[in-house]
Amino acid sequence: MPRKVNYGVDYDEDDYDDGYEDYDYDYDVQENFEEPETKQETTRPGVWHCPICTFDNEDSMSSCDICGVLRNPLVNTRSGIKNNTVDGMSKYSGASIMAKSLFESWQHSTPNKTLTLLQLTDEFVMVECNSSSPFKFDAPSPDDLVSKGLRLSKAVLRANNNKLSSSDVTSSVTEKKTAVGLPSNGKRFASSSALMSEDSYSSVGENASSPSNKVQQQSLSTSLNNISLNVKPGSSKNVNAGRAISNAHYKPEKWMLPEPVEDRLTQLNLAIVGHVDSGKSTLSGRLLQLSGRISQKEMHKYEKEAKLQGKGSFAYAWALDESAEERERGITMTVAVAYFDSKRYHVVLLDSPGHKDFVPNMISGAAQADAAILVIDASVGSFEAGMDSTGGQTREHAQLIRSFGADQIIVAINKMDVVEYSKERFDAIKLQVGTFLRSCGFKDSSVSWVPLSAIENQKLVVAASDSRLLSWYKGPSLFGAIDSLRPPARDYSKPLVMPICDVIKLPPQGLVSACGKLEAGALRNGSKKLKTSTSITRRSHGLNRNGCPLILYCRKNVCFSCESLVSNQYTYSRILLLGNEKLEFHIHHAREAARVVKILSLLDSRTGKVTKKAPRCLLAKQSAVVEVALQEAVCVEEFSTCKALGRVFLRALGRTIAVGVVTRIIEELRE
Ligand SMILES: Nc1nc2c(ncn2[C@@H]2O[C@H](COP(=O)(O)OP(=O)(O)OP(=O)(O)O)[C@@H](O)[C@H]2O)c(=O)[nH]1
Repeated sequence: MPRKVNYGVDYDEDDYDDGYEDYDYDYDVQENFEEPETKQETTRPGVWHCPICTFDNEDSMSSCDICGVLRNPLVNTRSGIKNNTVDGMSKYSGASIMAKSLFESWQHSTPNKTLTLLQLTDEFVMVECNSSSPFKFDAPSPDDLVSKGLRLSKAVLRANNNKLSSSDVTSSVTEKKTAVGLPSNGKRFASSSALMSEDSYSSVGENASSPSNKVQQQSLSTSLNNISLNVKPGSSKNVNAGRAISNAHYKPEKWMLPEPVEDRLTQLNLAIVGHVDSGKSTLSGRLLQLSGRISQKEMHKYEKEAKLQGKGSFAYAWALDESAEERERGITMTVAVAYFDSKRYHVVLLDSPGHKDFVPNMISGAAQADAAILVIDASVGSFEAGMDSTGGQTREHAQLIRSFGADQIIVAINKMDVVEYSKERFDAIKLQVGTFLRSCGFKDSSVSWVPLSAIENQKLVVAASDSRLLSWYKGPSLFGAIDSLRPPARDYSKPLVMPICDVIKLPPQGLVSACGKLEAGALRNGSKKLKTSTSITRRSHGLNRNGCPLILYCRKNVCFSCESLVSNQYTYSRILLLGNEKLEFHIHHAREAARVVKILSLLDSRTGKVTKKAPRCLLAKQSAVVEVALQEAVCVEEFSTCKALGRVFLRALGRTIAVGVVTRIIEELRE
């Protein structure tokens, strides 16, 4: 049965043999940027002079009439935040509930002092007040303040660098609401964790010679802008090398290396994404039914219950949408997880919410995906709404999925029954979506197209029975397309990395259960001292199936129990807050309030070369290297070191405004 949680599968080891290629990343970090010229706001009686566009504004104006730059909000950062009413933004701007809760606490908390450098690839306006306005810088330029902070924190870091060891890092466990469903008997917290093996952690600090220097340059060609940049991992070694995961010194133990087993199915995490009401849950329910995971009896029950509530058409969706609220509203709100077997795969189905309010939840599912089914509603008007550049989740979901590293996608053009199984409609949708997917970085060869109807069971498992579809579509069914996906790669040679998406407290036993996807390494019963961004777990328990102990390998979804979650290790804390735009920073399952504090350089979208240093603003579809400061610590790695912990998104006002990768962690100060 499907579960409203992001964990649960405990398949045995599988043989992943494919060189699942990720982004091609080729990035050259630009060092030693010239500090931008300081521009100060000047005032005359009755007017203030905009430092950015030089327009003379009336004294009563709080922002520049021409370029929109805010007047002096950063003179006192804390009060600036207050004056700009974080609450107000949340209330009136359409920011997500999560953003509201993040920002509500902001004004009371001490700013952190770590700066993070991101190379962002952006389909949307980078930071915007409306869809056409450029990034609004504060006046006077925040660059000065950032530089001051950077210099200051660099000095502090240099002073501390020698005397602090990584084990000095401490912080308290943070309780946080997570996006995915809460089991009735459990309590969840600390969704922003990543779990790493002790081996990997204890190597932190021993590699001052920066093994990352030896790491080959990696390539990443982003889906969003075909940008290609040269990366020199560890270029920030003065602040970073001591913290990087030492893969060079890591040697996996024998049990960590699985023996290939021929007849085992490979696990495939498959996210079902797409615009609201496109039929994702219905399709998922159908797949479960057709693969025998839902019995006739159960299906009959769903049909009866749905009919009783006047929602007969949602019967299949009810197999996934289990909560009363979801059923009442007829929408998915959290990621539902279900399993079925195809010929080649143990499929872990991640049915994502399509409503724009629940994109953060969708991101949690997308972070675990190896591949995705993008469900598109073929009916007139609905398809167009999904492709709308301002609020279409077809676009946003496709982009997010690609940015999380899934490079294979099946486009299921659903509800073909509504358009009379029209070939013309299918072709028109394929043309438009195909162009968009290409711009996201999906290769044509990694995209497959299936016209289908979930309701009428056309082209899901077997050949279509409706002659209107049969007459022109001879391609594979949805099951066939799933089996054509390349198996995901796994990497046992690296230390254990597992971003934790869910933690459930089991107070009577004094245990907690941690759930997530193993991104690298392996885990078994009794693995000791696993450390996370917010905790140490003492010893893992409960890895078994039917009473048999299990070893779990990377790319598995896993849930295990451990004795305790106590004080913190492995965190980047203290961040300097400067910018004034409030953003949500998403990384694996973590979300954190953030600000862009500096735009370091604009990049040519095709070549990745720096076209301008320290630009004043970013417009839609531009690519740039920016510095981002976070409100609270999250677990993060440079993309070149650990892809799973190095992919990030920025969201604001309920929209994804930028996607990118962490190229450098500028500063890490310890409390
Ligand atoms: N005609 C027709 N209707 C369909 C088809 N698939 C789904 N629907 C209907 O579309 C509506 C929405 O279906 P859901 O499965 O809840 O859509 P969803 O994408 O999961 O919705 P969210 O998760 O809230 O975004 C329901 O009324 C379904 O019966 C189809 O193939 N044909």
